[in-house]
Amino acid sequence: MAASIALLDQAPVGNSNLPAVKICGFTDLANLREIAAIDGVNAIGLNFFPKSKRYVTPATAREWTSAWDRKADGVVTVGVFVNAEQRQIIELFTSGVIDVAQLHGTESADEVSALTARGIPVIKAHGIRNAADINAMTQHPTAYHLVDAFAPGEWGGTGETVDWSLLTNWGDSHPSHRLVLSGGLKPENIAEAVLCVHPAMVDVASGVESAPGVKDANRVKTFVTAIQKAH
Ligand SMILES: O=C(O)c1ccccc1N[C@@H]1O[C@H](COP(=O)(O)O)[C@@H](O)[C@H]1O
Repeated sequence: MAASIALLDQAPVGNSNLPAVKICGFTDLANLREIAAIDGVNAIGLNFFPKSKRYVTPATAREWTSAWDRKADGVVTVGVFVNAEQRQIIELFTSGVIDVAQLHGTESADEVSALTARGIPVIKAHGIRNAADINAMTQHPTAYHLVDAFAPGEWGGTGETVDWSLLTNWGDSHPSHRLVLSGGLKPENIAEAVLCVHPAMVDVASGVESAPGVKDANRVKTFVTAIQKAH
């Protein structure tokens, strides 16, 4: 089974294409459903890192999956992990709780390969400091790379931005890879970020929240509209 992400494969890189939108980190099912139903939201992130302010237990995520028809909303679910045990990721994928694994820790190339060999699509996240970090991304055996700000002692969800100018035209020079832009994105800066980087997907956690793990529907709508207007 190919470990591909149709949503991103169908979002060709290029200046005239809208990126897909992922909203990440929910602590309440009603809030998740409200956001998943917004036009222009393509992916929902469930955070399985126990130290995150946006943590959801696998048991709760399983209950949500039974109560919510993500296909009806036309979204995919992405599990966010930091150095998690492979068996946890595999179990959440095979039981249909997640469609994609997003790895935010120090997971090795071998660990990425072990998941993709089982048909699990993997987005590997990278904390970016400089051009060398960007050049190293494609050493990981997946076509999907997420850039986040490098924050010592943190793994993500910090609200810090990446230096977008380091990523200009990255997609054009890596046609068989897909870039997911994250880190400090919000309605106020998303248009500039998208016009600079032209990512296949943008991913936001803190920038559309009223409190950690609680997404503000108005901020999400403004975020989506800003992307559409930027094109
Ligand atoms: O959101 C978190 O708490 C988190 C914790 C550990 C790893 C990743 C996490 N979230 C991811 O972080 C980035 C950026 O978030 P933000 O928009 O800057 O708040 C994003 O990819 C989230 O999926």
